[in-house]
Amino acid sequence: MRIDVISLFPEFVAQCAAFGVVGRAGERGLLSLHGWNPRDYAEGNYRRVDERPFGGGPGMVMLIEPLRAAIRAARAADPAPARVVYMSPQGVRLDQAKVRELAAHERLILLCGRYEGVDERLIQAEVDEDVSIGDYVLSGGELAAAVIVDAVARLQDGALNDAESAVQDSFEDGLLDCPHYTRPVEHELGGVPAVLMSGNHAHIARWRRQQSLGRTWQRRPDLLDEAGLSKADRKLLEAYRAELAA
Ligand SMILES: NC(=O)c1ccc(NCc2ccccc2N2CCOCC2)nc1
Repeated sequence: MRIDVISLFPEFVAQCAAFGVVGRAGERGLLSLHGWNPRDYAEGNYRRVDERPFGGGPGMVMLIEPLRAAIRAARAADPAPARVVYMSPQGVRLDQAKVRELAAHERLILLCGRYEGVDERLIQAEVDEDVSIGDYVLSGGELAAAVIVDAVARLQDGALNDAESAVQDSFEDGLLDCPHYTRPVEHELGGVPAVLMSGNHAHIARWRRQQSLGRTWQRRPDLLDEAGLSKADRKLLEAYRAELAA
């Protein structure tokens, strides 16, 4: 998968992709990341990339032409068609389903706005979809782009080893994760649930599932509805709630 990032700070996103699983995906050739700075395509001796907004008001708006030239350069760098995604608070909310959808493209071009955003005509002409990583305001789209790079990199075939993909799957089953413990067994902060020391893998799997169900019910009941619970799941959750009520 190839990702091109259009940003006034392209090294920002490159750095986020230099570590861990994402860095390894890059080394394995599973993901290639390229940055394009609109300032390199800005005309005039001030190389302007922004201008005051028509209609007045605070802040500046990013100009059409430097962005358009940077997007064109990114498109031209590889023959494969690219999906252009604008990182914006007005976008469709990113979730794992959307991550999977984005990860299926051969190429993504991520457009990162700064200032107050981008001239609407550029968005209408070049952007395929707006994506938001959540309902909050950031100083630029770069952090949102880095989130997408990380999430889609993990889904590239070969990016994760067996343990890592098991963890990924546990999050993708639509429930919150169960609690985790490691040594020491006894600690001033407390002990470890006995079932985890029992060596009974069926009991351990059941306890972990019950914890995931219980925590999801407590913290994110909205996720429960679409998690598609089995009858066994419902029984486990009932027992969890009964234990809490006791
Ligand atoms: N939730 C998100 O995915 C998200 C994404 C980007 C982003 N900021 C860049 C930006 C992009 C587009 C429009 C405005 C802006 N902003 C520029 C700075 O001022 C605020 C508005 N913020 C949050």
